Amino acid sequence: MSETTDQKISGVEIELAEVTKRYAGQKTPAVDGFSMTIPAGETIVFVGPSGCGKTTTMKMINRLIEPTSGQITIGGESALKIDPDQLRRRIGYAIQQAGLFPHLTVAQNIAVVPGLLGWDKKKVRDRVVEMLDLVGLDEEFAGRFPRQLSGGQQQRVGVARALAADPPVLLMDEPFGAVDPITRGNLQDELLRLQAELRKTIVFVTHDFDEAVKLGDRIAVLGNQSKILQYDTPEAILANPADDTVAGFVGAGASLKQLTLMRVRDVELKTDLVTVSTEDTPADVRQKLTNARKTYALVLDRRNRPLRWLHVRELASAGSLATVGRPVGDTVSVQSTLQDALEAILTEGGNAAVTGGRGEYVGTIDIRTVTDTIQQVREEHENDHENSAGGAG
Ligand SMILES: Nc1ncnc2c1ncn2[C@@H]1O[C@H](COP(=O)(O)OP(=O)(O)OP(=O)(O)O)[C@@H](O)[C@H]1O
Repeated sequence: MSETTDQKISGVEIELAEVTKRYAGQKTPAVDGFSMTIPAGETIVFVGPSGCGKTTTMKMINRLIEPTSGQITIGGESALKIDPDQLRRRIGYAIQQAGLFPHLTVAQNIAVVPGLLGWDKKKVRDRVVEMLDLVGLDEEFAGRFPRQLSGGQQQRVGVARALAADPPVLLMDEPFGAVDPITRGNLQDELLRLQAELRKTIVFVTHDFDEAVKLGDRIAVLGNQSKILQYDTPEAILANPADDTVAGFVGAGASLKQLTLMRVRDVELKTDLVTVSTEDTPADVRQKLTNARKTYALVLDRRNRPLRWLHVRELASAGSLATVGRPVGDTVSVQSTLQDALEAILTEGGNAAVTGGRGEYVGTIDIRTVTDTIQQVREEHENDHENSAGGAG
């Protein structure tokens, strides 16, 4: 998800108008009158059941599959009028299992499109090094063959290869489908990091709705023949699925998924907690608690970082505030997701301390804030369907 709008966008808009694909010998079209505008610099994820036409729709964008009818424009230019080979050099393409050429080294794989574009050797070499670095691989990988890499490393090389010629558009067909869940999570994080920097137009196909929520600026939930069931932001789809089919696809736990999209900095923190310093005396603290009519205080260190939770009862036997109370177990930062915050709230027993950029205490967050926030997002999206662009295709 792109979080800033002032970043330089290197992607271009893609427009599909009434695009249809009929495979020879098939009674019904695989893709039937598909229309969608994909904004420049956004990541759009196609999700939908197996065989619904996701891959066919995507491959028509770079003409690995020729549309039977309809129009496709990329950056204002008709894709159907450009020579397909030329077109594909301008569109990065990454697929499941990376699809690397087994007989070429990592460097040679990354250099394929720059080579076809006639870049000179030095520029290609520099680009290979730059791309390896971009996807988090050491230069030593350059001379290895794909079989000498792990699945996750191959997938990284696949992304590096797709980006090598700096195309404005990137198509990714289940690129992380074949790796274990932890590697998959890491690759997703890296793609988010890359995209925050590059702002390409990315079309990403997946079966996995959670992956779509994590990566997509918008998600297109597709049904049979690539019918667009809903095309909207992850927040809006989670809050208000267009129909039962989409709701089924969103699956259980929509509220919990919603929490992964929101950050602590987006909600109002509680600031009525009594905070004290290790230098205060037990008598000072008792006075503060009485004045505020509270039973709990948070002890902060000299740099205002949360140290311990202190109950008024514990003051009676306390000599100083240096050791008394229960250590703060889990804090959240303003950058944390609400899901992380909820975890901390549950660990801490109802209330978690929130810290700012330098670990300093800035407030607390409680369960009530989390549930109210979800409620509010739901209400905001309640009447969304009439307004959601492209929903009707
Ligand atoms: N070359 C082909 N010839 C005939 N039919 C095809 C061809 N390729 C795909 N199809 C059919 O078109 C439909 C859409 O296939 P497509 O691969 O686009 O779906 P998908 O949503 O990407 O599926 P999956 O998630 O399983 O990869 C399917 O019914 C498939 O059987």
